[in-house]
Amino acid sequence: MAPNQILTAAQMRSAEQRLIDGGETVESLMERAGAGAAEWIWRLSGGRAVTVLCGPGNNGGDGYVIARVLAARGCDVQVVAPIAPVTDAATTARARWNGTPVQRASGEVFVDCLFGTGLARPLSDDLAHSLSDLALAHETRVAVDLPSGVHSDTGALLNDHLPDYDLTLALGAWKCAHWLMPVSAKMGERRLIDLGVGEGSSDLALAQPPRLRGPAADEHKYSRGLALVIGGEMIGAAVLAARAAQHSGAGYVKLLSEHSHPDLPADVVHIDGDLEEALADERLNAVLVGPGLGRGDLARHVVATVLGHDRPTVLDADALAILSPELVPSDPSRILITPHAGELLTLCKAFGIVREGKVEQALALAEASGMTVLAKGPDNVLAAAGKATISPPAPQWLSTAGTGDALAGIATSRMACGETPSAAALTAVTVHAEAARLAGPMFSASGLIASIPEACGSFL
Ligand SMILES: NC(=O)C1=CN([C@@H]2O[C@H](COP(=O)(O)OP(=O)(O)OC[C@H]3O[C@@H](n4cnc5c(N)ncnc54)[C@H](O)[C@@H]3O)[C@@H](O)[C@H]2O)[C@@H](O)CC1
Ligand SMILES: Nc1ncnc2c1ncn2[C@@H]1O[C@H](COP(=O)(O)OP(=O)(O)O)[C@@H](O)[C@H]1O
Ligand SMILES: [K+]
Repeated sequence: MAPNQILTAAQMRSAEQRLIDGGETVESLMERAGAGAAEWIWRLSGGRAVTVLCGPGNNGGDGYVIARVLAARGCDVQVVAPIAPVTDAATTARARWNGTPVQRASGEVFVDCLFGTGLARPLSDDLAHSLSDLALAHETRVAVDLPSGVHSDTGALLNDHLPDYDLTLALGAWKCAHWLMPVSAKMGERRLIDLGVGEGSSDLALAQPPRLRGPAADEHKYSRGLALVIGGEMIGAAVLAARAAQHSGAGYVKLLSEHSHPDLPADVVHIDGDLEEALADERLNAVLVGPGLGRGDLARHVVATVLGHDRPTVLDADALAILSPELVPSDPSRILITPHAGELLTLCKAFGIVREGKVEQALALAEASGMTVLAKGPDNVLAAAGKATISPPAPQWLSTAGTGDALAGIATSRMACGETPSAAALTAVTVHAEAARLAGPMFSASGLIASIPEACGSFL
């Protein structure tokens, strides 16, 4: 199994076909999927009654296998089947279940096997009502493969008022919807059931935690990495970024700004000099520009000047409102851009990109600009050179002002330490999420930054 790959519905069908070409049958795969799901549901149910909602396709077929396996273990199981099976495998699974569906059921554990990756259009009103009524009538809800009513490739909700689940059991491989908003917020816990699907031709993967290394015995402040954060009209944002950078591995962080700030710690070196001169420092390993920069002529000049030098660079916030195809340097591969959803839309317009879905947009922007794109938010999509990575969800307490500045500071620090833009972005997202967990609820950006050293410690 390749547990990190994320497949589209079409890639999943090809993977299934490869297994069938290798001697499996749809029925044998369905048995494995149903038995694997039943094992989880058995443990979760703890002897409670189970209701399985079965649809017409193979997701429904999985449901009949689950019902049969649970019943054989002595579980009290009922099946609701608003549409009869239409595939051979689902018809066989229903016959082997050998029971009679009921019209309605209420009880303890609800298992959604209405639709999986084959859902082609929104649920009809009748089916949507059956689904939400049954879900509401049960204490615990499990989705098999995917919650019904969602788009497997984009994570979009195709119907209003779809239920939330406690557990989602992905079959064979992760699908995009397991990790993309808004669907990912409905999944509850996620578990992957192995069906023997090998490595496919997927360009999409689930991010893995980074491994950080501490300084070598002979390291000094410059060899650990010198980062430059460029301030602008709102100096507070750059101060947050510089403080975050300082706690993320770089040996030396400088803040270039004509303004001072009362919260600037003594260990961030404040310089009030010439930008060209600061950029000309040969020891400089990475630059951040954008947080609090402003969007006027001076800001444009600053962004153009930074991009005119060949330093590894992070562009965030206001710099993203300024960025356009004309400003892209000849070697854009050293640049990381970190747009939130609004900035991603602005950039797509600026670069003439017309695509649906965050993954597609991030990939297209990376291709058009040649830069590494971290499309951040409740789901984080990293795209570079035709490949994309989605990070597991971070605490929603991050939805507070200044946390993006901190993220940009962490990424800049990691690039100053020598990581590539992609590696730095993945490290930054993971450390940021861990710092948020450690900071607990209701933190501000400063509280988040205070937790960064301990968060980094988790990955050393
Ligand atoms: N890919 C694999 O390797 C395996 C897949 N299995 C299961 O098979 C599922 C995919 O099966 P299917 O392709 O049959 O897809 P589904 O079970 O998701 O349903 C597709 C069927 O529903 C119909 N349909 C689509 N949208 C509809 C709507 N809005 N209203 C009414 N009918 C609609 C389609 O015409 C088709 O007949 C997976 O999610 C998984 O649960 C497992 O059984 C075994 C292994
Ligand atoms: N609901 C959420 N769940 C998890 N992370 C979130 C959520 N909302 C925002 N974030 C994260 O918080 C940060 C916010 O960045 P941004 O919008 O640029 O804020 P700011 O510009 O105020 O610093 C990003 O890293 C984003 O991924
Ligand atoms: K389902």
